[in-house]
Amino acid sequence: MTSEVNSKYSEEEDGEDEALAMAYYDDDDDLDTLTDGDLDCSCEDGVLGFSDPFSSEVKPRILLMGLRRSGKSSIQKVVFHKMSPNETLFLESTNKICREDVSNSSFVSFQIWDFPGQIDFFDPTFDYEMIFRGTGALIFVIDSQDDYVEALSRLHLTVTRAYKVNPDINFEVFIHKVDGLSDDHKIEKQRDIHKRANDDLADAALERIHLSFYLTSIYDHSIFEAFSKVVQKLIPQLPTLENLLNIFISNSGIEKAFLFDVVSKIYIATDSSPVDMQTYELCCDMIDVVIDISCIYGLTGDDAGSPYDKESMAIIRLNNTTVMYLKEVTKFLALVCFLREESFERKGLIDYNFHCFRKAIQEVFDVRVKVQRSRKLLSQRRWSKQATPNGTQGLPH
Ligand SMILES: Nc1nc2c(ncn2[C@@H]2O[C@H](COP(=O)(O)OP(=O)(O)OP(=O)(O)O)[C@@H](O)[C@H]2O)c(=O)[nH]1
Repeated sequence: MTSEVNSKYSEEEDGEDEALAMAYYDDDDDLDTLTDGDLDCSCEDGVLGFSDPFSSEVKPRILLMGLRRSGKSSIQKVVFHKMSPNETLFLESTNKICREDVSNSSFVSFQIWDFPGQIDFFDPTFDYEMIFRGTGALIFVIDSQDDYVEALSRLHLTVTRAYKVNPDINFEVFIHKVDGLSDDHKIEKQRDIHKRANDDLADAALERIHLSFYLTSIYDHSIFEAFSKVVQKLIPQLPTLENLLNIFISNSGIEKAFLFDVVSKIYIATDSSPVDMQTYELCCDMIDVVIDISCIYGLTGDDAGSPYDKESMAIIRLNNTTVMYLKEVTKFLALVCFLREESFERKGLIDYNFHCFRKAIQEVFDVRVKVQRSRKLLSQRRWSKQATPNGTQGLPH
C-alpha cells in the first residue's frame, strides 16, 4: 500500500459567481455539464441541523439509557472522546445524568445525555416529561453478554413512557458487547431480542412504536456505524446530501463516497449504494492516518491550529487497484471516496466535480445558518414580549 498525505494542497480558485455545474464521467472521456437544476440542494425546511419541533434550539437530545454496566458511558467516551476501549474497564459507575454538548467539537450538533443505570420513573424529582419532550433519539443499550430479561422489561417501560410524552422520538436499541459472540450467536440474539421486544409492545397494543436494532461493540467500528445511523435520522437534509453525493459519484467514476464528521468519525451521509462494513472501517482508518500524520508533520512549532484544515487531502492506493481519496469539505467534514485506479487517472475531472459538490454543500449550510439566526431572533422577540406585561414592546434593535 502506498499513501500520499498532503496537508498543503492548493485548491482551485473559489470563484464566487462561478456557475454551479458538474462535469460528468463517461467511458468516452467526454466532459459534459450538469446545471444548477440537476444539483438539487434545496432544503425543505431550511435547516441542516436537526429537527427539533419542541424548542427554538436546533440541538436535540440523544439519550443513552439502559441497565447498569450495560456500556452507556463507554460508548460515549469511545465515540466522542477518543477513549481507547480498554480504558473503559476503569470507568466508574454514573450516578447522575451527565449532559454533554457535542456541537462545539464538530459539525454534528446535539446533546448527549448519559443516564445512570437505574432510573426510577416514579421518583417525583425525575421530570421525565421534560426530558423526553425535547428528545430526538433514545438509545437503549442492552448488554448481550448478560441475561437480558430485566433489560427487556426496562426497555418496554422506558419506550412506552417516552412514546406517550413524545411520539416523534426515534427508538434505537443497541444490542451491545457483541464482541464476545460468534456470528451465529449474534444473529440469534438479535432475532430473539427483536421478537421479545416487539411482542411486549404488541401485548400492550403499541405495535405502532418502531424499534431499530443494531449489533454493537466498542472494540470494533460497529459502534461508530450504529451512531452514524442514529445521527443521520436526525438530519432533515439527509435526502439532499445523498442526492448530491449520488450526482457527484456518478459523474466522477467513483464507486462509493462518504461524508464524514472528522472529529467523531460518524458519517453523516453516503450515496445510495449499500454500505459494507469493511469499506466504512477503511474510511475510519484513513481519517486516523490523516489526522495523525498531520499532527506530526503538518503543524509548525508556532502553529497552534488544527491538524485538519481546508488544505487537508489524502490519497491512499490499496493493493487491489482501489484508490481512496479524502478531501476537506468544511472545517468539520471530509469526503472519503473509493474508486478504481483507472478512474483516478481523471483526477482533474474529479477535483472539478468536487469543487461543485463543496459549493453545493456550502449553500445547504448557509441556509442552516440563516434559519438558525432567524429562529434565535424569533425566540428573543417572544421572550421580550413575555417580559413586558402587555406585550406592546418589541425587541430593541
Ligand atoms: N466486551 C465489551 N465490554 C464493554 C463494551 N462496552 C463497555 N464494556 C464494558 O462494560 C463495563 C461497563 O461499562 P460502563 O460504560 O461503565 O457502563 P454504564 O452503562 O455506563 O454503567 P453505569 O454508569 O453503571 O450505568 C466496562 O467494564 C466496559 O469496559 C463492549 O462493547 N464490549
